[in-house]
Amino acid sequence: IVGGTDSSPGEWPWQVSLHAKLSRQRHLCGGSIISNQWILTAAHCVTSLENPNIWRIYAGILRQSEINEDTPFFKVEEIIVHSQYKYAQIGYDIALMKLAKPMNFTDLQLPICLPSKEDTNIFYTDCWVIGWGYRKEKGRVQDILQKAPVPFMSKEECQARYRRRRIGDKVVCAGYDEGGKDACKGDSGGPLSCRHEEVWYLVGITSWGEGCARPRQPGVYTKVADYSDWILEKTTT
Ligand SMILES: COC(=O)Nc1ccc(-c2nc(CNC(=O)CCc3cc(Cl)ccc3N3C=NNN3)[nH]c2Cl)cc1
Repeated sequence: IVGGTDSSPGEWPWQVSLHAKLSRQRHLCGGSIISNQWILTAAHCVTSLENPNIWRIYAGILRQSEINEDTPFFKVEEIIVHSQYKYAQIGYDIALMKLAKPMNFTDLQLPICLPSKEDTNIFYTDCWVIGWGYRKEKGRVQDILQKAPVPFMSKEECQARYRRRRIGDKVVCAGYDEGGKDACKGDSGGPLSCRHEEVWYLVGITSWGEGCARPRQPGVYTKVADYSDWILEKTTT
């Protein structure tokens, strides 16, 4: 996160850190708890890493330094990538990870509400992007979970900013014309969380952007409300 501040313990209890253990283990992406056995993340996080056994999901943590070989993690039983996903800029950047065992909810690990498909045209006014990603384009993964407020942007405005690209239809954009606050490398897969009438909703999944926090280059997020049927279909056994 560029231009963010430290989160407090339990502030974003749905945020998880997805680690993959290849030669060695490291944070790869963010994700969101949406039920006691399903995590929602970005398709680009898991493509070419679709073997569930390499993944370790850490929930209820604020700092990456809390993670060591003794830290408990959730194993992944199944990974479901959207069948139309090719790469982030085209869209369909959404994936589900099924936990091998259902998690117990605590004050530090809780699900976030999914917007319903009727909510596709709510203009959210209190949205935050969260993650352990870089604070600048040439940076490194952060220890303490960062948060930054980002204003919701209409699709028309977003398309005007990204003239040379066609902005997909199932995405939302968020960012400042003057830049300065945004997601960055290592934040993808995480939530764009918006508070609406006292309830937090998973409005977006951090997907892509042209650089980090550049003026007039907003962040592009998978629009979760447009995938509620897909999520329901895949998570209802
Ligand atoms: C010790 O462990 C580690 O070092 N781990 C580690 C883990 C992951 C990565 C990593 N992840 C990605 C995938 N993309 C994103 O995360 C954000 C994309 C994005 C989204 C929005 Cl909305 C706005 C802007 C951007 N944007 C553009 N440019 N940069 N960011 N790229 C790389 Cl590199 C690097 C290191």
